[in-house]
Amino acid sequence: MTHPIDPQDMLPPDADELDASDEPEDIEDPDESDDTDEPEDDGDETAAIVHENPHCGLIAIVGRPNVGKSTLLNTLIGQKVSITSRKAQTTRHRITGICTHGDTQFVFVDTPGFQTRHTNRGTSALNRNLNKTVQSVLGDVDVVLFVVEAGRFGPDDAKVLALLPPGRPTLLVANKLDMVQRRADLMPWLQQMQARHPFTEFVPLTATKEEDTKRLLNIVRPYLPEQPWYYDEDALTDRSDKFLAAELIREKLFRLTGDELPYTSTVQIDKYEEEGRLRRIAATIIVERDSHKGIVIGDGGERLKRIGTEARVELEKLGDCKVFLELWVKVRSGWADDEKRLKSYGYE
Ligand SMILES: Nc1nc2c(ncn2[C@@H]2O[C@H](COP(=O)(O)OP(=O)(O)OP(=O)(O)O)[C@@H](O)[C@H]2O)c(=O)[nH]1
Repeated sequence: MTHPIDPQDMLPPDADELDASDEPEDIEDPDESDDTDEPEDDGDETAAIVHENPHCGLIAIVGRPNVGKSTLLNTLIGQKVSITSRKAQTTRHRITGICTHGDTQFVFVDTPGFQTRHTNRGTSALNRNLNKTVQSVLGDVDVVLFVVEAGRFGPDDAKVLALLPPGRPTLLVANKLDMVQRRADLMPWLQQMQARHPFTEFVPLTATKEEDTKRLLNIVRPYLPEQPWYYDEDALTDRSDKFLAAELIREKLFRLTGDELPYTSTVQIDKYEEEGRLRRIAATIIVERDSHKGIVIGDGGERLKRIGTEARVELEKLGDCKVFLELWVKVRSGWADDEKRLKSYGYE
């Protein structure tokens, strides 16, 4: 499947041309390919459900913190399954997002940002754990999406690139294309990127644009093996509702505390009960220091209240249900260095 990239062919149109010319091709359904005599749309929906040669495969999304991996996954899946934040290092779990189009099921594995910051904590259990996760995720995928910011490549990107297994199809996804004004600026950068690694494809895109992510699926599709789907057609993630609830609260926590709170803070779900269309959820925000607890609670409990309200509203929207959310804050100093505790919080 490897073929050389011609930079001339691969460069995107200039920013001002993008809206008009960046129309995605529809995901093709092989059951409707040209070599059949089937009419293009016979209105028979059941015909699309039976796939003689289903394709399914694992796709890893890797890249340094903050390049937009979670944003990309969320747009691909069309629902929030991975938290996004301006704060680096917010993705810590291995999250699987699933989407099925035509005869193909795309199973996305969102890996944590490779730990290149916080070097004073470089030997902590948390960091060791994250790097192991990256390596193990890459060991069993069919395609790797190496995400960078278009036009940029720094030492943090280089460290992630060095982890990529040789011989595995790797697509260079140049994200945040909306920030690039002139395509000519990308040309020398792309040539340098090709010299760094034998990328099989170059996909410039804006992760927040659905049409761009559909185009990405079309490019990924030929790399996935012919095999039965792993999940149901309508599955979005293999993560539990409980896990998604923790992720959502964590997202609100980081969004509403800005740079004040260290990335080691986390959320644990203590209770998750379903009563018809009602969910009773109790969660604890775990921080490392008393001062961090004060940051989370805010003046007169104002900030904690807001985290709770925003998380509740989004949980209700996500689950189409009513939610009672209780939020607590606890200090457990040094938890990021304690391997056993990490396991109890699910960082395996
Ligand atoms: N302008 C622009 N911003 C983007 C794009 N994609 C992501 N972002 C922003 O970049 C920031 C980081 O995005 P994330 O999706 O959280 O990045 P990540 O790579 O998952 O980060 P970690 O969890 O730290 O590994 C957020 O503020 C996003 O809104 C894009 O295509 N264009």
